[in-house]
Amino acid sequence: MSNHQNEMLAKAETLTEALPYLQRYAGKTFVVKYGGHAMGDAGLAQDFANDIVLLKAVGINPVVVHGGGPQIGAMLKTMGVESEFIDGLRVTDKKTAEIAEMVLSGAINKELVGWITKAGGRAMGISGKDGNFVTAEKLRRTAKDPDSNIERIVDLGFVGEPVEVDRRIIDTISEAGMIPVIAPIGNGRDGHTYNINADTMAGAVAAALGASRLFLLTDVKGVLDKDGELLSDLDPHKIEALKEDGTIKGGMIPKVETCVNAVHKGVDAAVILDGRLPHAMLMEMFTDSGVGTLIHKE
Ligand SMILES: Nc1ncnc2c1ncn2[C@@H]1O[C@H](COP(=O)(O)OP(=O)(O)O)[C@@H](O)[C@H]1O
Ligand SMILES: CC(=O)N[C@@H](CCC(=O)OP(=O)(O)O)C(=O)O
Repeated sequence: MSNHQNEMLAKAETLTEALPYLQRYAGKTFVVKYGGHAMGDAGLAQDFANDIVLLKAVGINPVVVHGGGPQIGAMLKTMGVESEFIDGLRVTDKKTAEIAEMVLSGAINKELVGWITKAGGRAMGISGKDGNFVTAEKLRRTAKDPDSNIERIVDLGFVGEPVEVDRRIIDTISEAGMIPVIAPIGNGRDGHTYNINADTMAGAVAAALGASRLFLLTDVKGVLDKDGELLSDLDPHKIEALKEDGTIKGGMIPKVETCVNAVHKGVDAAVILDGRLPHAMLMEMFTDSGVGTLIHKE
């Protein structure tokens, strides 16, 4: 048998094993956030798109929300615009918001739509602006001043938080047999464009849809402890302690906050997992212990 035939056979065996597990979720909604770091490898990105199309084919409603932080960073650098993060969120002035929208809604959104098309699916790429799908408000955030330890308001500029999600547009796309692919940009009531962290956007969409699963695909195995070991099971209480002692920091902060909010708002389970792992979502669904960090209520 040729290498290609062997590869096809291995794929068919994986799928045959996965099918009975997947079919149990027919009719359910899975919101999948695909992070900018996990997107680096074109082969893995195509595998990701193939898995999304497989979920749709077995009757699950996959809804994709994508990031693109590293890609926005690269574009800002080319254009000579400085960028800074506070607690995993990009401080966003007007120029940065314009560039973020161009990269997310333009380049990355359509690239993902292309991968899904190549995998045999039909995808509809939108941002929160389309059809007034997501209304955002300026995010109010406080952070501890490291010198005085006093909580202060931090101005992140045009960083938004979703305050209203109109699910009708997603339902319409899904019911038409298409896969919604969402860029994390929203319209403000004040008429401004808001840059929304992609994890936050995915959590808000999952809550509005009453999703059965929220998967956050990133570039680490999941939430790691101080020794770099995977924490496979966490609840809001344990997460607070890990944030407090500095184990969870940077880009992991919006992820865990999103998962905690989502499970409190009725999403059955939220999982942070490694998007670099081939078939990460499928592995999570058909192995008993899962492959990432599962976050559930206390
Ligand atoms: N306790 C932790 N466990 C795992 N990753 C962590 C932890 N604390 C901080 N991180 C950082 O969070 C990053 C993931 O967030 P981010 O870079 O925003 O990813 P993405 O682009 O997928 O959203 C990891 O690469 C890691 O550097
Ligand atoms: C406010 C904020 O931080 N917005 C993010 C949006 C993209 C994103 O979240 O991408 P990843 O998931 O790849 O990190 C940003 O500007 O980078």
